[in-house]
Amino acid sequence: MTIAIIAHDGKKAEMVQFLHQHKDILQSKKCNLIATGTTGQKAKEAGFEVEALLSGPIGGDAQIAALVAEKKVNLVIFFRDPLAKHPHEPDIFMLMRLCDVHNIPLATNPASAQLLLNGL
Ligand SMILES: O=C(CO)COP(=O)(O)O
Repeated sequence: MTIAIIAHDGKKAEMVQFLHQHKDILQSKKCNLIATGTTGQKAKEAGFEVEALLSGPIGGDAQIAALVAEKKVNLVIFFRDPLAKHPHEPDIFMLMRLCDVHNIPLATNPASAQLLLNGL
């Protein structure tokens, strides 16, 4: 089970907190984590094993979108910051669109991510 984790800057602390809160389920389901660059770095600093790709604004979302299209990702947890502007918005929409194209579960806030993890 490969889970992609992505968080905008205003949501990175929430992502780390979410990972801590769900450590047991992530371990018991043998989840591999992949992430955009800075999100992955923060998760690593918090003690999680994560494969960090490029940072979002320079192509990280696009890399994860490509993995979604290749069915190499089973679940995407993307804590978006709806109150901030993002120069790479086209990449963000591409990622979300490809989740829908390929029927890959996508959670964009902690409440929905929790429901998805509980359903694993
Ligand atoms: O920009 C992002 C998602 O759109 C996240 O990228 P970083 O994890 O590199 O900050």
